[in-house]
Amino acid sequence: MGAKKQSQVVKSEGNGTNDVFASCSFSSLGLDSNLCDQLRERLGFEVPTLVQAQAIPVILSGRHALVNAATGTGKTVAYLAPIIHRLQSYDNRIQRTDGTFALVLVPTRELCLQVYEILQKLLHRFHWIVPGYIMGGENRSKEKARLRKGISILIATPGRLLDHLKNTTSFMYSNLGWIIFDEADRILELGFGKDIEEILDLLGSRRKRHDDPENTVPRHTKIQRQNLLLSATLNEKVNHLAKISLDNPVLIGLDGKKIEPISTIESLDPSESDEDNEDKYSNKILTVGDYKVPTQLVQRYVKVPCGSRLPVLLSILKHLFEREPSQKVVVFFSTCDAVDFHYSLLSEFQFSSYPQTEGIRQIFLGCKTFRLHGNMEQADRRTSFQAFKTEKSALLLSSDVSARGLDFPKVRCIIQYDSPGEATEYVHRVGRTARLGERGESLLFLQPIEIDYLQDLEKHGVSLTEYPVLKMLDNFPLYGQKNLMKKSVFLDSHPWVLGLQKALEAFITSKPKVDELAKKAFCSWVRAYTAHRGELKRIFMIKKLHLGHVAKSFALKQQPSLVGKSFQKQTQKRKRNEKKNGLSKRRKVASILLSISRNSPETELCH
Ligand SMILES: Nc1ncnc2c1ncn2[C@@H]1O[C@H](COP(=O)(O)OP(=O)(O)OP(=O)(O)O)[C@@H](O)[C@H]1O
Repeated sequence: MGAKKQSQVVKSEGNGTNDVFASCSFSSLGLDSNLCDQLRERLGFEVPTLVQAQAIPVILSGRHALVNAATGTGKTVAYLAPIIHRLQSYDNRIQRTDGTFALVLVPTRELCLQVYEILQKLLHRFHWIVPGYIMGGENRSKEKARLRKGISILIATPGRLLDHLKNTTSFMYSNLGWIIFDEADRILELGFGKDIEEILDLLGSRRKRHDDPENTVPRHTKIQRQNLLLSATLNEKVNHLAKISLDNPVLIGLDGKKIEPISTIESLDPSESDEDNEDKYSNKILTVGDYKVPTQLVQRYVKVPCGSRLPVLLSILKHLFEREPSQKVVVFFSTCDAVDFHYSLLSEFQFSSYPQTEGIRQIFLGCKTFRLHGNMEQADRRTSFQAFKTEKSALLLSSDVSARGLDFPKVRCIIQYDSPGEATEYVHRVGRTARLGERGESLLFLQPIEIDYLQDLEKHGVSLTEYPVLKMLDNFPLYGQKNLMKKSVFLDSHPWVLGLQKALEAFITSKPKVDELAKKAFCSWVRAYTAHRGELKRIFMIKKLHLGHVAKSFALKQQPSLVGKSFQKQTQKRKRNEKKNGLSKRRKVASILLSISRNSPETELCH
C-alpha cells in the first residue's frame, strides 16, 4: 500500500473564537438518539467538542484512525461513543458469553478507572453491553472470574492484559472488533513496547512490511478489526506503532503530517534499541513539530537557585491558597520519595512569622493535601485519586503517574517543581489544568543552570514568561516587618526565604522520621536527575549541581554522607564491570541510563 493511499487527513476546524466546541449536535454525527440522551443526561454534554465532531463520523465509518488533539478536549468520548453506538445497533443483542468486543489500552491504573467510570455512565441505558477493567495491583483471580463471565468493553493496562491473554484460557476475544491505544506514546515510553507487540501478535492485529504479500491485518475474526491511536503528543515511536497496527488510517488533528509506509521492521522494545536508535528517535521526535497546548493556559517559569527551592515552593503555595482559598493545585515531582517527603513536611510543618505569636504556631499550609505515586498501595492510590477528584479545594503532590489523561475537575494551577524532562511530559502535566476551555495557569521551576530548557520547549512551540517571584515574596511579612523590610534583589538572600529555610531545617532536625524521608528523597532525586536523556543531558547535568545546595532543598543542613558514599561505590563498581566487559563508550552511557531507568520508580506503574 503506498503512502498516498495510506492516509487521509481530516483538517482541524478550530476558528479561534471557539477552539473547543463544534457547532453541531451529537445526533448530526450519526449517533443513536438514546446514546445522545445519555450524553446529555448522564454526562451533561450538550454538543460535541471539535475533536469529537471530527473523530466520531470517521470512527463510525469503521476506518482506522490516529487522533491528535490538545489535552482536555474530550478524546475519551470521541472513541467510546462510536463503539457503543455500533455495539448497541446489532440486530442480535450482544451477550456476555460473546466475550470482548472492544479493548482500550491505557498507561496507568488511574486512567483505567477513569475511562471505566465514563463508560459506566454511557452504558446506563445499554445494560447488555458490559464494561470492565483489568490492571496491575488488582486481584488476578477476581479478574479471571470477570473475564470468564464476559466483558464487552474492556479497559486494561498492558502488562496485566498480556498476563491474561497468556494465562486466562476463558478470556474470549474472538469477536474483538476494536483496539484503542489511549495515550499511545506514554504506553511506549513506559517500556511496554515489547508487550504491545506481543499483544498485537496474540490478537492477530499486527501488520507486516509494505512489500510483504501478507501486509494487511489478518481477517480471521468475524468482525473486521478497527484500531485507534490517540494522544495529545505523538512521537516517532507512536508513528511506528501506527505503522504496525493501523491499516489505511485517517489522521485527525495532524494537518499536513503523514505516516510513512513501513520500510524497515523496527522494534518497539526499548531493550533492543541501542544508543544509535535512541538518537534516531530523539532526532525524529524533534521533527514532529508543535505540541498542542490549550490556548487560554497561562504558562510561566520561575528561576530559583537550588538552595532556595523549598522555601520558594512553600511560599508560592501559600500565596496561591491565600489569593484564592477554594481551588485545586497539583505539584509534580520527579520521584515517589520526593512526593512522600514533601507530603510529610506539608502535613506537619508549623511556622509563625510573628514573634508575638511564636507560641501559637500554625500549620504552614492550611489546605487539604493528598499524594499520588506509583509506589503507593493500590487502595491508598485509589483513595487519593478519588478524593482529589471530588474535593473543591485541595493540593495534590504527585509523580508523573497523574500527568497523563487524568481529568481532575477544576484544577487551577499546575506546578512543575521538578522538571518534566521530555517536552511531551511538560505538555501532559500542564494539561491537567485549563481543560475544555477553562482558565488555568502553570509554573515551571528551573534553576539558573537549567534555563536552556526553555529553548527546548520553544522548539515544540511552547513558550513561557517569567513569574515575578520577588514581588510575590515581598508580600510576606517577616516578624511583622512587612513595611519596614528592605526589598531584596536576590532570592537566596531574601529575608523571608532565609527565615523560612531556617525554620524548615530546624523542623527536619526535630523530626527523625521526616529527616529520614528527606535523605531518601535527596538520594532518589539525584538519581532521577542523572536519568535525563538525549539533548536534555546537556541541560540537566549532575556535574553542574552543588549537592550541598540540593540537600538544602530537602531542608537538610548537610549533604547526607551515606548517600554520597553509596553513590560513589555504585559508580566505581559500574566502572570496574565495564572495564572487565570492555564496553564501548556509547554502550556505557546506554547501560547507565538503562540501569537508572530500570530503578526508576515510575517504570512499575502498570504492574
Ligand atoms: N462534549 C462535551 N461537552 C462537555 N464536556 C465534555 C465533552 N466532552 C468531554 N467533556 C469533558 O471534558 C473533559 C476532558 O475530557 P477528556 O478527559 O476525554 O479529554 P482528553 O482529550 O482525553 O484529555 P487528555 O489528553 O488530558 O487525556 C472531561 O471532564 C470530560 O467530561
